[in-house]
Amino acid sequence: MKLLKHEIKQDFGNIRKGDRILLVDGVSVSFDGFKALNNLSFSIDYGELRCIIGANGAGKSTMMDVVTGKTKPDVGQVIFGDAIDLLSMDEPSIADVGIGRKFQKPTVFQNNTVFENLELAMKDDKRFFKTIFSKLNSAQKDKIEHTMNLIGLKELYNKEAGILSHGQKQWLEIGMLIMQEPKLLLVDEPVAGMTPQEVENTAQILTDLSKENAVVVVEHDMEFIRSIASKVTVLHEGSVLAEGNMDAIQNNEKVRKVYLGE
Ligand SMILES: Nc1ncnc2c1ncn2[C@@H]1O[C@H](COP(=O)(O)OP(=O)(O)OP(=O)(O)O)[C@@H](O)[C@H]1O
Repeated sequence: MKLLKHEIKQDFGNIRKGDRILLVDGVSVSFDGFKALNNLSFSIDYGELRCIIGANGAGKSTMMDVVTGKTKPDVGQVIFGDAIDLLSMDEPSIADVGIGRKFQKPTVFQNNTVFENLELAMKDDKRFFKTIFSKLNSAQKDKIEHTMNLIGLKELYNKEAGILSHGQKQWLEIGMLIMQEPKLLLVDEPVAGMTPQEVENTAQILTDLSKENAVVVVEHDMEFIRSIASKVTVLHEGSVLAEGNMDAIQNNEKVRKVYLGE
């Protein structure tokens, strides 16, 4: 049964930190007989910042493709919130119920200001061709302001996105996702190409963001993952190899065997 939009909204009305927001259960994906995901199961809680790591080809991108509706698995289930069956929905509907994905390469509007980029990204905002700025109500302005604070770009609100640094563009794009009011954000390699200071700021932004959402970060940068200090899931050959905090992961025998050949 397809849920109506308002029913889906109600579903999240009472969600609290620690409630499960995503369940991936027994998911397998094959490409020409090769299993990119192999009976993959894990769950994410609301208010959590989860890091997903794994060697090249471990299945990280395929997992995100499944959650966002780009790839349909052979078997398994993917449930959002209590009961939203993501496998029965297409990509736009999945984005609409509250799952945002940030790809590696930032795609901000270069000739628009930071503020305008956030405004253009606002959920249900169809005013692209109307005068920007003049007709925002105070709730909308507050929302943009809140987002600019979160991503640390408030002082640059009237600067064109084209002049921002690589890191600032990444943050702006995260801000544009936030304007869509997601409940779950999937972020692909957010710190690739960033300066150490930008990496530090990104850890803070994602940590703050996870307090109001759930955030899943796929990343190779171990220093960054350590600095986030949250739960880590290690994927290997399409399944979960280990899960725990960074210390537990680094001392895990199976992980050491796979990564260090011990
Ligand atoms: N469309 C496809 N057709 C065939 N094989 C695919 C396809 N997409 C992914 N694969 C294979 O599935 C496996 C998992 O790929 P995936 O991109 O999910 O890994 P990953 O963990 O994201 O790797 P990376 O860190 O390199 O991005 C790889 O062996 C890949 O070659």
